[in-house]
Amino acid sequence: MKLLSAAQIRALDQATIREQRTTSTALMERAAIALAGWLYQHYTPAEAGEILLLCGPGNNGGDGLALARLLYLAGYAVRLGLLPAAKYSDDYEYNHHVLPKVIAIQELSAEKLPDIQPGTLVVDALFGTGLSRPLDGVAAAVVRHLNGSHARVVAIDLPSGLLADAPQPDPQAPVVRASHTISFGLPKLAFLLPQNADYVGEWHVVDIGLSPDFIAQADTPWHLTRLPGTGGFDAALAARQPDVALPRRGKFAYKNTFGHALLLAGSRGKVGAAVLASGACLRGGVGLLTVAVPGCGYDIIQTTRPEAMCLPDTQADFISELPDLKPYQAVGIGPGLGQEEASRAVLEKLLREAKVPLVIDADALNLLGEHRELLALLPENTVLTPHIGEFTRLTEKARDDYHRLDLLRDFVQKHKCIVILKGAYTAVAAPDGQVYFNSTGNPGMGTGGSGDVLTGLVLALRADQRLDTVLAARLAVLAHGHAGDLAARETGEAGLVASDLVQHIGPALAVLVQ
Ligand SMILES: NC(=O)C1=CN([C@@H]2O[C@H](COP(=O)(O)OP(=O)(O)OC[C@H]3O[C@@H](n4cnc5c(N)ncnc54)[C@H](O)[C@@H]3O)[C@@H](O)[C@H]2O)[C@@H](O)CC1
Ligand SMILES: [K+]
Repeated sequence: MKLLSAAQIRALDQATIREQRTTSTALMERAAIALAGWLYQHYTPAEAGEILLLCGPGNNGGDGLALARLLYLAGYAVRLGLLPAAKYSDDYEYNHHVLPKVIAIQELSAEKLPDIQPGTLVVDALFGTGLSRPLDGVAAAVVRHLNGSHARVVAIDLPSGLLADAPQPDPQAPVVRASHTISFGLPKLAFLLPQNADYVGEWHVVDIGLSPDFIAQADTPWHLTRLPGTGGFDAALAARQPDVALPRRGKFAYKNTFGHALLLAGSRGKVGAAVLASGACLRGGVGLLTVAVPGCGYDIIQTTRPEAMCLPDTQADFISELPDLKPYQAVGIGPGLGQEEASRAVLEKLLREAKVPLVIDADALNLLGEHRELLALLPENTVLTPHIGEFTRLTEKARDDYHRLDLLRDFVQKHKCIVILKGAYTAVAAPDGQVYFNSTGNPGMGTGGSGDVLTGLVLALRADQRLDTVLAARLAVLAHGHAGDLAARETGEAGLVASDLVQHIGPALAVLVQ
């Protein structure tokens, strides 16, 4: 699914109005009905108590006014706090006009801020995608007051003060800290970035029938990859047209179709990384797997992974030799590798000699970071799987999350590679600069070995002769997160360990088969 900029969202609203021969007032009513539906589901009138709706002068405020009317008619107690302005939008004016007269209205001012007791349910309808400058004056005073109040805050479309698709121009200006943000039609890029997590809270998308044709044609580098059938608002559509799918295995497919992968992993004390990555590769459906480990890892791999072949290095403690690459359709390197000079030389030789897809992770990334001249040797379509720290070592320290996305897109375009930047919404960046955020996974996956599992899974799907690189990377990331979600149902988040991920890869991939 695509993520659009604020300008594109405005154009989307206009296109929807044109195509559907409707009016902006009617579209606002749809938005208010969808919001009210969400609120009815989440709070009974008793649980909600008296709801305070804070409304700005534009259409976000108009949504708030329309919502106040619907909530009132449905039996909720509501009151309004309205920001004074020189000019109000037409649909704001209309919805102000049709408000039931019994709803209490307070005009907001810096001297007369609304009463907000701890626990009050507040709807933030101050500003949405039309925000054009940082909050100041009365709006800033109201938001500071709200943030200090311990209220339960539901933000309409965007937490007020936050931009949909760009960093805050003034970091000192306040932004509403919402518990929930309810976005229309599509999520926003801002929701996926760690720096905005405290403002956005949990985000939800409600369907208001925005033009599917406009969305299909919109040009954007930002995408979100969902599991088939999930995503809430267009679950039925997502089930019929999944964001990604793993092709069914043909009846006459045999192990060559799924490829023979080589994994170079492990060093003394870190052979577990090789065990985890090879387990994930096998569960990821690879045809054949050979694991190259230091001598000390031979018995371990042979015992824990009887399905894999094992090539022990002549060195006991680290990898010092590159096996003959001819038999393999994909090669992975890095988990638990260590950073010995001999292992660096193996990495360099691999980069020079490989004619098949590569997957580079962990210590191999750190070696690349320390010897950046090696980046020039990266074969096209190599997959790198850094977390933020490793990515910083490959590039530079980012000013903020948006700058990091710029660095990410520059990096993949320059090196013609795929980067899987690991985090809460892991981003898969393709050589053409497209970025696919992932929607699965949970904080329990922040545990040692989780990355090794991802590497093994990416390697398996890269060896699969039916998949292109970007699809393989997106599928691997989606299935890895889903495996984590399935595992956490049994173990809880804290109890989740990387081996649990391996155990759940099979069922997680099965969901993606079409
Ligand atoms: N256009 C449509 O058809 C729809 C719009 N919707 C709502 O409309 C919102 C966008 O509405 P608008 O484009 O009117 O924009 P907003 O309501 O987000 O805000 C724009 C208004 O605020 C003023 N403003 C901007 N920044 C300010 C600041 N820092 N301090 C004080 N005033 C400031 C602008 O001059 C303008 O009057 C969406 O977020 C969504 O909530 C929904 O009703 C769905 C349909
Ligand atoms: K808002």
